[in-house]
Amino acid sequence: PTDVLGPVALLEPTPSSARDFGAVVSDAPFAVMRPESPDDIALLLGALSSTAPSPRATVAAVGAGHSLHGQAQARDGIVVETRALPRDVHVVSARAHGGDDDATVRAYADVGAGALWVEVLEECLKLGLAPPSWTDYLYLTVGGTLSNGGISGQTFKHGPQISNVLQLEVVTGKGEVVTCSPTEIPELFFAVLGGLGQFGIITRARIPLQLAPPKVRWVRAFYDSFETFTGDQELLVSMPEQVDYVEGFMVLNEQSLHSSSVAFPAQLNFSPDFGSKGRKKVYYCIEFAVHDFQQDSSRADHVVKLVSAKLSYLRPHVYSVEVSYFDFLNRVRMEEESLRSRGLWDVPHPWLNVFVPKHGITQFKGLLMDTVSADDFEGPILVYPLLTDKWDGNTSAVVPAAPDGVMYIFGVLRSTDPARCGRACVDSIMARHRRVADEACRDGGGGGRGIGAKQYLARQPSPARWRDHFGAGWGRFAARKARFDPLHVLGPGQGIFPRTDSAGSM
Ligand SMILES: Cc1cc2nc3c(=O)[nH]c(=O)nc-3n(C[C@H](O)[C@H](O)[C@H](O)COP(=O)(O)OP(=O)(O)OC[C@H]3O[C@@H](n4cnc5c(N)ncnc54)[C@H](O)[C@@H]3O)c2cc1C
Repeated sequence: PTDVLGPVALLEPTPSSARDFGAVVSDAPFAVMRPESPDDIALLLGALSSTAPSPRATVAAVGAGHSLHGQAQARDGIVVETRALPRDVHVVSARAHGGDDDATVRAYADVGAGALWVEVLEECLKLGLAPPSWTDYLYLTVGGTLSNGGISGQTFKHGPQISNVLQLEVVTGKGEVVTCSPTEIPELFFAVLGGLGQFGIITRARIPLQLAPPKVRWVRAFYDSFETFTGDQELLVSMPEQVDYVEGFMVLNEQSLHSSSVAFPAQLNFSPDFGSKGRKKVYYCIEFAVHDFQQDSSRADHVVKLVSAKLSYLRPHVYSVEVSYFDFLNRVRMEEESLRSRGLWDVPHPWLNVFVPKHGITQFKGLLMDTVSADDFEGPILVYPLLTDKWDGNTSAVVPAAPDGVMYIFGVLRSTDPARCGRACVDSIMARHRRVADEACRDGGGGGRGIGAKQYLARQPSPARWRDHFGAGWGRFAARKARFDPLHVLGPGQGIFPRTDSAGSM
């Protein structure tokens, strides 16, 4: 390959080049690039997109490799490891420079796209600052989550991570290094956010920062009614002045109660009756958190008491702990360590993530529970509300139409133990997920019974299905592709646009 691509330095692939967290797809590239700068990537993409006869290779950026269905892989193509780019985090804060109290609006961090969010957090905390919007797990790259959305319990308040970006540096599919923002080449800026790696490789991002609380009051409350659980979640997201984080999950069995408690340092006196075969009972847990700036020692406590009093949980089952902000944001790391110790981290993960408009959540839960056996389910099923007006419609991310502005994320985050669930078992779980997603994503308009949900983080099975996924947004997505990556060099692992020889032909 180096002969054809001249000075572009390519390396032999390693087994990890064809692996991701999902561990269900394994497409080997023919070469790997570890770029030292955006210019290296520009050289590669420029060569592959030149009008002169160019090799038909495709290119996928890979960050932390935590995709689920081979989205960061490039069969017989080239994988660009963004972790090799400079990963410095440069914090600019008016407060740090001039004692201005208004640091919340003035501070930002310029970060390399291959940096992990945990690295960004560590640097920003040195100045008492932090990005407002997170993912649950921090060992993901900035470029990787910005190519999808980036959601967690702060999303109801601050929007997804893609709503919290001031500027990007991107190498387009044509090999141009471009700085873009909402006002500077906005078409590229918005295309790339939630853009599934289709338009360019993000090399740097400017992320706004806010004051970081030293501590967080973290609360869990239990329910046995889905309607009461979701009703209370919606109450919580209607109180952004008091509440800083809202999530929730289903409690299917003893194991899920235990594993979800690994990072939550409270003694739970909750021993629910999960029922017997045929009469299974499911419980639910709300998580919410209040930032504690520790200026007034009782404020956070007071807010937690006030808010909890409005909730209809199974009394007395509310538990509250105080942890450092870092430990709170990094809580999934403890779950990772626990799963690793049980040999359940590097295993296949047939996950299903779906955004469901509020009117369809009961129907969706029914569809889901038909495919889940509460006895042996391993992993969390997250359920929490998000507000669609916090998502910028200019980005490439796809969310459902939700007439009342509320949608839920259902995240079925399953680990399969190879000793009990081999390849055929994993395939059958994925087939069941496909059926649930197909049913849920059927158009909800025109009086039909469809819910009109949208999948998150999924690889659709064909280009035609991608068109269905984008719906009315497909024309814009395809036009952006034609502008920024006309030969379809980028992002082959998503399976949206087959590689072309010349612009316009497919
Ligand atoms: C344990 C775990 C927990 C998770 N928790 C959350 C969560 O709470 N919230 C949430 O929203 N998501 C969550 N995710 C999903 C996660 O956000 C995505 O899988 C994300 O893509 C992972 O980032 P990554 O760095 O591993 O990206 P990769 O898997 O390496 O890449 C993802 C996609 O983005 C493209 N890409 C990567 N880097 C760049 C770049 N610099 N420029 C352009 N394209 C790029 C790739 O080609 C690929 O298509 C979780 C995943 C795991 C495994």
